[in-house]
Amino acid sequence: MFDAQTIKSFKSQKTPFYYYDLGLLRRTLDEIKNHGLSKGYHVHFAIKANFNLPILEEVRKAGLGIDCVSGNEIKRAVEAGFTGDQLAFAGVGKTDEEIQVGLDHDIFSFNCESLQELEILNGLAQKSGKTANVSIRLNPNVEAKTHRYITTGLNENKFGITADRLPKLFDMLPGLKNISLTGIHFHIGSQITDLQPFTDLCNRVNEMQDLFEENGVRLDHINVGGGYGIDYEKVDENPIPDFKSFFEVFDRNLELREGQQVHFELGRSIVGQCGSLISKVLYIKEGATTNFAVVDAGMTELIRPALYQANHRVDVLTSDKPHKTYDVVGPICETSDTFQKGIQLPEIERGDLVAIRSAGAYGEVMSSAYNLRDRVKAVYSK
Ligand SMILES: Cc1ncc(COP(=O)(O)O)c(C=O)c1O
Ligand SMILES: N[C@@H](CCCC[NH3+])C(=O)O
Repeated sequence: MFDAQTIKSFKSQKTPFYYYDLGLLRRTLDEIKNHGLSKGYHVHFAIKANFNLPILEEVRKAGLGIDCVSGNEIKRAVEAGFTGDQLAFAGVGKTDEEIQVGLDHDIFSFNCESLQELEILNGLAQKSGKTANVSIRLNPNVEAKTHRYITTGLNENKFGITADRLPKLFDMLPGLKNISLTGIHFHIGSQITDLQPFTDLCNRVNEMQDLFEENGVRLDHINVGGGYGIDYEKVDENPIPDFKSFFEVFDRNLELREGQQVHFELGRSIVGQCGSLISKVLYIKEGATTNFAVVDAGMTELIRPALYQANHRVDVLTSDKPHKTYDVVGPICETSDTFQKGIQLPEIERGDLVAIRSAGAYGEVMSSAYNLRDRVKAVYSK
């Protein structure tokens, strides 16, 4: 939780706002350095999880690269001081203009998601007089055991190419003169807390690697994506994911070739726990079946509960009275604008502050102007 000084500083800020604990972010990055980078693994931060410059500055200083999913994300990464050789670019719907941004910055890898995209990229690279480095994203049909909206590696999902397309890929490759196929890419989903799906993924990677070699393609790198989850229930007890166990799955299970690089694209596990959405209680309303605490943040600032039934802890920062039961809801005209239902909290009144925790990833970046709301602000610790 937050110390008294920090809570005091919150009182002078206009709510709602995102608060980022950069100290926790640095400690999280240190764990990645100790257990991942130190083994020679390459880790990219999935900028889609949080694109704020002070966050990117810490990520850059720690020696990570960036995984992008739009031309604007590439531009933001460059603005934050990253160079093209540190950038990968995934996404099923890259526009020609976005591909051109990647080509202009000579990015490390286009993570291509379809055979048609390969042809388009080849044509654009030819026009620019360049050879594009490509990792082909493969859909491994691995069950990630997470919410179905954030599962990406099943054949029914739109991401990557399925194994039955590979003969066509191998036929096409010799004709794609402006493409260098340097790697294979996977990403099976997000908020994965059970390590078994990552073991299953490694087994698929090994099979795919054999298949590519049988077809004369030697791979310089394997990109296993991101997806490692965080503890939304116990953020204070468990602020940093167990990266040691995570990376060990890959140490144990990947069958690497001499000199081959392994790349990761982690988003939530890096930045999730360091962010909280701080909000003020506007009204306490006694309903027929419950008490509603209406706060000034809503699904416009944090959409995850409405979108995925996600559980974000709500902590009261300015009351230690005996507990009462509340539904904590936002001001937006949608029933799904609810952060928590039927939770026990210290009795609160108008003006009290609450922190909606574990909101550093896919929080501020997914905010919207629905109901013509003001854009939410960010505040950073030292
Ligand atoms: C291609 C790709 N890589 C990496 C990530 C980052 O995922 P996570 O934040 O779960 O680590 C995502 C998002 O799920 C993604 O789509
Ligand atoms: N936006 C999602 C995760 C999807 C990540 C991108 N593939 C979340 O809030 O959990």
